[in-house]
Amino acid sequence: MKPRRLSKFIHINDTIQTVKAPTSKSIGQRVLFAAALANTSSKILGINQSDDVQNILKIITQLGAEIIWENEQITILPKKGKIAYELSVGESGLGTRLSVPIVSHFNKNYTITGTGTLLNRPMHWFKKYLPEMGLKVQLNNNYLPIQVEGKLKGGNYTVDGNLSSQYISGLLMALPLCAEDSVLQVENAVSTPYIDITIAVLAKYGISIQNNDYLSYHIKGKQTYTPPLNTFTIEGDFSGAACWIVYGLLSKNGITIENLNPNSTQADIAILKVVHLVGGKIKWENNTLKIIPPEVLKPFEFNAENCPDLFPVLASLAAGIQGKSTIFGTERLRYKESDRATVLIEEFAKLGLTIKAGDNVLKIYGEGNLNSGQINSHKDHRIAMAFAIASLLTPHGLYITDPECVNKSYPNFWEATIVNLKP
Ligand SMILES: O=C(O)C1=C[C@@H](OP(=O)(O)O)[C@@H](O)[C@H](O)C1
Ligand SMILES: C=C(OP(=O)(O)O)C(=O)O
Repeated sequence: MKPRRLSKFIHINDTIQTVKAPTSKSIGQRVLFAAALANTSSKILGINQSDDVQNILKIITQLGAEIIWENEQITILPKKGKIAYELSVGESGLGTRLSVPIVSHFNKNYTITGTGTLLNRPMHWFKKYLPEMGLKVQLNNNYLPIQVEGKLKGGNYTVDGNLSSQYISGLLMALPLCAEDSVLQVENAVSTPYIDITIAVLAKYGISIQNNDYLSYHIKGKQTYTPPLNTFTIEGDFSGAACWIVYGLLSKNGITIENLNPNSTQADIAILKVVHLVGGKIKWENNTLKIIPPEVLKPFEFNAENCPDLFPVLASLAAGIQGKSTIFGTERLRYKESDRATVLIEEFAKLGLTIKAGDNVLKIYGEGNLNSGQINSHKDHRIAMAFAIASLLTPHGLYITDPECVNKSYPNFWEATIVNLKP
């Protein structure tokens, strides 16, 4: 078995005992923008080295913020330096959807571009809705780069929330800065826990949003971002930790995961429901989570519509369980870093696993183990990490292409695994 292109060989075994979850990139990106828009300086603990977070850090400095590092903590002084008009969000969907409405607050002509997989993700939503909000928008055939000119106006708007919650989060961050009050009606909202974390970060910065059951939001204009008096500490990331939670269920010995908040409102804490569905147990000790696997894992049915990032690693879990597991919410996966449902079907087929696609659903016919083989990650971090965990189920491990794609969310991921360098 020889790799065809730059690949990493991975064969996780069941000796990993304890890992530490990275901090949340979703919260990190939001708080960086909040700090850049604030009236005074902010202290933040837990900015991680992921590409998505580092690109926002770079953007806010390009928008004028000054960053002072003191060991693990940063101080952000808003609007100190120069303002640049061409910004790159790297591969971050959230970075795009937050930065477009936010920069419009500066009433200049901005170009926002990205790299890699982000250039395949459609952005026509901006063209549909931003013009009525006072902005001139130009896209490259519905894709990045986007040019945005003018100043966002508050008002009464109705938008579609079905493509991504990130557009709604962007407007919720930008509309409070407008002169006018706003009512934002959202049809078909998805990934709603991500809207909750936006509103929670805004609340910490003194911005108030009235959420009427995700159907509409009342937003007063002329609000001011006021940093919390204490350091804002970014909690551990359930999206990255989900890989280890699945590992703990599939390995004989379970696992201990540090740096997670048992009361988190992150979307991907929903994975703990799956732990129960398959017969596993959890034990919390402060911010440390222990996963205790059952003797025999039970097939599960789960709706991942509100927590789409769990999908790839839940497919790995289903592969390790004998019987049919069903995961709903594939529609949400098409425009992520890869077309995740299609990629999961194709790549797991290489390892002998049958997955059937239905209407917004994948049915996974797990056998408890997988063949070894070569996997194309499609440069998608969640696919690469899900297959790394799935390598536990193979006799001789897996080759995974473009392993560095994990840097998007979890740069230390490979270090946390046991990597056999020689097959
Ligand atoms: O707001 C966020 O931080 C995110 C929202 C989700 O996207 P969608 O709203 O497009 O599902 C999620 O998939 C993404 O990784 C992060
Ligand atoms: C989809 C993701 O992120 P984003 O949309 O922000 O690029 C992800 O992290 O899985």
